[in-house]
Amino acid sequence: MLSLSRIKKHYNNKLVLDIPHLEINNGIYWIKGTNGSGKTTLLKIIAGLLPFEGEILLNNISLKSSPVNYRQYTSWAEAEPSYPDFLTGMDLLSLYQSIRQASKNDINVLIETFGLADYVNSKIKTYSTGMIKKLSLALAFLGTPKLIILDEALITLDPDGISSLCQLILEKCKNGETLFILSSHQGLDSRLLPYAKLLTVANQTVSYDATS
Ligand SMILES: Nc1ncnc2c1ncn2[C@@H]1O[C@H](COP(=O)(O)OP(=O)(O)OP(=O)(O)O)[C@@H](O)[C@H]1O
Repeated sequence: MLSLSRIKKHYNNKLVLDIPHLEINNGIYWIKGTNGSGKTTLLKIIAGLLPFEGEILLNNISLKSSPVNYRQYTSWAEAEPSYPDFLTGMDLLSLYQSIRQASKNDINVLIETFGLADYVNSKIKTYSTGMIKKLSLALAFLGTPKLIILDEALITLDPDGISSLCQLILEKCKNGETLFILSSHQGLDSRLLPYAKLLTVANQTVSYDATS
């Protein structure tokens, strides 16, 4: 469960988010809102990447007082990821494997799932945009994250990539141990839609439509 209390975020004295209280259980959430409404700011705050006022708890672990523990269980995949281009995909997967205490087999499964085998040992400078996106998704799923945040999850993915991602999200959701927050201006894939609940960002706050 993710719990947000008394969240405020200012940029240069301008209030962009003011969320008195929000609690969401594990499952799939689709975050929607107009351009500039604050979606990315909120996702980055929840991922522990931006300072904020208030308190955030993931399964009772506080982002403020136990940031390392909180981040151990939180994955963030950027809309347009970029990595040092002199590294290989495998360098990053191995690094995440040790931080996340994952197994070599976990890496192999994700390489297979996202079809990374042909290029995972090449330098990232040789990757296309979609290849980098697939690597970023594999990194987000590595280990046992309890919260997976995917900003513009589907952009630049080919149909096979989208299919693999949807399958993985649905599998993880079946065991009820993961909370997904996805943003997508292009709409959500029809395979995820029946399971997704809506989080709407508007007027500096977030509302959860329990009936969606
Ligand atoms: N680094 C920053 N400095 C100052 N203002 C910012 C900064 N980042 C975002 N903002 C402002 O905060 C507000 C929310 O921006 P944010 O990027 O979170 O919106 P968004 O809903 O993700 O937008 P989009 O759908 O266009 O990606 C906007 O008014 C934006 O101008």
